[in-house]
Amino acid sequence: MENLTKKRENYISWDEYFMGIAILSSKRSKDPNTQVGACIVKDNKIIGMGYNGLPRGCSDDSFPWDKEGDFLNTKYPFIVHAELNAILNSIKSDLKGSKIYVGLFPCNECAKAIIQSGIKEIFYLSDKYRDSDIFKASKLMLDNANVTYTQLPPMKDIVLQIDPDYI
Ligand SMILES: O=c1ccn([C@H]2C[C@H](O)[C@@H](COP(=O)(O)O)O2)c(=O)[nH]1
Ligand SMILES: [Zn+2]
Repeated sequence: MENLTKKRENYISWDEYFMGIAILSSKRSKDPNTQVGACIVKDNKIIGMGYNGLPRGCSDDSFPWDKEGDFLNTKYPFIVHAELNAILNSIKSDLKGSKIYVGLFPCNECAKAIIQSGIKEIFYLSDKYRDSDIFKASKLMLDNANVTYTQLPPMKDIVLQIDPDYI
């Protein structure tokens, strides 16, 4: 028994794995200010992923990316949020009892979609808009619908580096 090779010990946890995938998905976002990725999981299997971006078929170069100005000259009316994209892209129609990993705490519209789709647990990293009414409304609905939300610790030490020897 003593001479047997032992398993690796510094492997990442399930939470780190799924949040890592959510963050990797966010790297596809064209939003210059906030990139959000989401990953839906059931029985430790990924069943949906998404990031914030324009609806399919809308050109990334034909719509504004501004934060301020006339509403129609900003990105806000046009972007599909990461969580909604993950729900809409899901390979399963039944998301009941699933979990969602998302880089940013969900807004009120995403909270509605999460509740309606049957997702029961949210894991998030950033809560940078916690003082805004939109995100307060989100928490009110999630609490009332018994959807739990847990902030995961920052994962600064997960770096995706491909070892040249790997190839
Ligand atoms: O629940 C959410 C909330 C926001 N997003 C996206 C929408 C926008 O692309 C950015 C936020 O942009 P700011 O410049 O930080 O206002 O995040 C999302 O995907 N999900
Ligand atoms: Zn949202």
